[in-house]
Amino acid sequence: MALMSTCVNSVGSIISQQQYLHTQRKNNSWLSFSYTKRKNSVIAKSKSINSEIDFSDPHWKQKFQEDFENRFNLPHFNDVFDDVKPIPTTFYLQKRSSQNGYVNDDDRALLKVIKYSSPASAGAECIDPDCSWVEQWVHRAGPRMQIYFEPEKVKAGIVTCGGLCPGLNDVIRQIVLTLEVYGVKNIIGIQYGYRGFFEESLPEIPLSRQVVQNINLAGGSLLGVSRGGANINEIVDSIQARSIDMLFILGGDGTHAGANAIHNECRKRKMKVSVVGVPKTIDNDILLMDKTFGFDTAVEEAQRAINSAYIEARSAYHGIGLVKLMGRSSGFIAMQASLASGQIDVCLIPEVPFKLGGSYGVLRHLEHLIQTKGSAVVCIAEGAGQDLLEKSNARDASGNAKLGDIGVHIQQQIRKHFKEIDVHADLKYIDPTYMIRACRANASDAILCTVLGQNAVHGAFAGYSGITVGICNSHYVYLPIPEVISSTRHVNPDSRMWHRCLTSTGQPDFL
Ligand SMILES: Nc1ncnc2c1ncn2[C@@H]1O[C@H](COP(=O)(O)OP(=O)(O)O)[C@@H](O)[C@H]1O
Ligand SMILES: O=P(O)(O)OC[C@H]1O[C@](O)(COP(=O)(O)O)[C@@H](O)[C@@H]1O
Ligand SMILES: [Mg+2]
Repeated sequence: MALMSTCVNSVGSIISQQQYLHTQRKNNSWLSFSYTKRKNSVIAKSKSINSEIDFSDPHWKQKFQEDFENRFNLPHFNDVFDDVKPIPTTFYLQKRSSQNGYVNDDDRALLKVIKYSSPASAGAECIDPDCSWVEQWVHRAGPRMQIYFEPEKVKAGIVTCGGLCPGLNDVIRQIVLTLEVYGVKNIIGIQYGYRGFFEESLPEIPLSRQVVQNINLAGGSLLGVSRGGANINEIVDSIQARSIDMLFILGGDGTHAGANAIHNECRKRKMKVSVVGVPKTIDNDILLMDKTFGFDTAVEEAQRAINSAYIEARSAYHGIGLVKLMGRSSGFIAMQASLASGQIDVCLIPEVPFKLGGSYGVLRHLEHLIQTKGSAVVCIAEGAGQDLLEKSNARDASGNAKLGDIGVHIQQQIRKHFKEIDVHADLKYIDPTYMIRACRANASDAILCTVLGQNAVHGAFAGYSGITVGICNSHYVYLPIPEVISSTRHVNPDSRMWHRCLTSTGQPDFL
């Protein structure tokens, strides 16, 4: 179905689609919907409302506005404080005299537009059987001409939470450098994640350009990381006692849930604190983002392990290489590393169930590979095949499920199987787990970290709080935290990327 040439607006008049979209964009509304043309009128259908929308119906309009209009709105000081007045920015661009280079609060980046050729290709994207088009708009990140803090009075804090991730130091460094360019002099680091807020043995670390100058040359986090210990009231008490005005929180989904709770508590206490998250996770399991920083580096490092497994397998008589990679509930690292290396015969991820035994199981396929190719390489994500292991309710300090070791299990099963069928197999098991995240960021991640770190500071100065920064559809954007943590991002087994991976490995369906 072709795109509509006309639309019916809320008062029922026919307008051109261009006019219509222009108005909606200006009003920051209509963020995600599909059009369909029926009986000479245009009807929009919203995925989350799950009902048809007639633009001339005021009741519907209100519902739609509630659901969509505010969806990607960013919490701002102006929403709650009457006495906040912006001042001209102290962040100067090369072209001082023009507005060029600064971002307006009304600027939006296109998160996604897909024009589907048929309802079938739209799949889960649209609920409308005639759906052809989905679009979403989000706030552009970057420096504003007006700022909401006087830099010389600002105290800024940085904290890194969760597990390690390549690039943490790059982000810390960029936050500090950018704050200093604005004119901020009081910058501190909170040690070892959220627990640094209330453990007396962990003093805050003063940060400056001099302190952070070379920290990007090493992996890890200058400030240290930790799991658990997120008592929101105690953290906000500590923020208040330390007189922190801006808090930059680097971490994954758990950390962002904490950041959002801190933001809400600050709002409740009428504290003018800007809380800005920077999503960190090698698992790449944060919604909406093209990727999170550290993921590329982790994939690159994972490839080294795969390459070693491949060489071992190829050099041995009936060699089998087995590599276990991180990925608690999302198989992005395993999928991308398999795609990148081109050396994987079997890629197993948490999102796609599989059987080990039986005619269609992994073990039978390995037998076939040994017979036909002489060797095989398997890449498995740590969260894959958990249903094959003994059930456990164990949790880590943050409440994340502690997984059974599928790598060791599959290693034992392969050995057992080849012994049982009396075929020689030389299995080499590589578990590079912590090696892929303790390293320094590669070039592409270092650039991503630079932009994200700088944008985090611009977002705080712009008066936003409860937001996070990201790269979406190749644009740098700000998103409200609840939108990115509403669920975990997973590999879609029906996606083109997973199918590409299957094409590359040549593996069958193991069920
Ligand atoms: N739902 C939540 N609300 C508040 N804090 C949370 C929540 N989930 C996790 N946290 C805290 O966030 C920090 C990091 O969480 P964790 O799950 O370990 O890592 P990540 O942020 O990488 O997902 C921990 O200190 C943890 O206690
Ligand atoms: O041993 P740790 O520190 O708990 O980390 C293990 C976990 O860290 C990760 O690499 C990333 O998890 P986070 O994003 O929660 O830091 C997971 O894939 C893995 O399960
Ligand atoms: Mg997490």
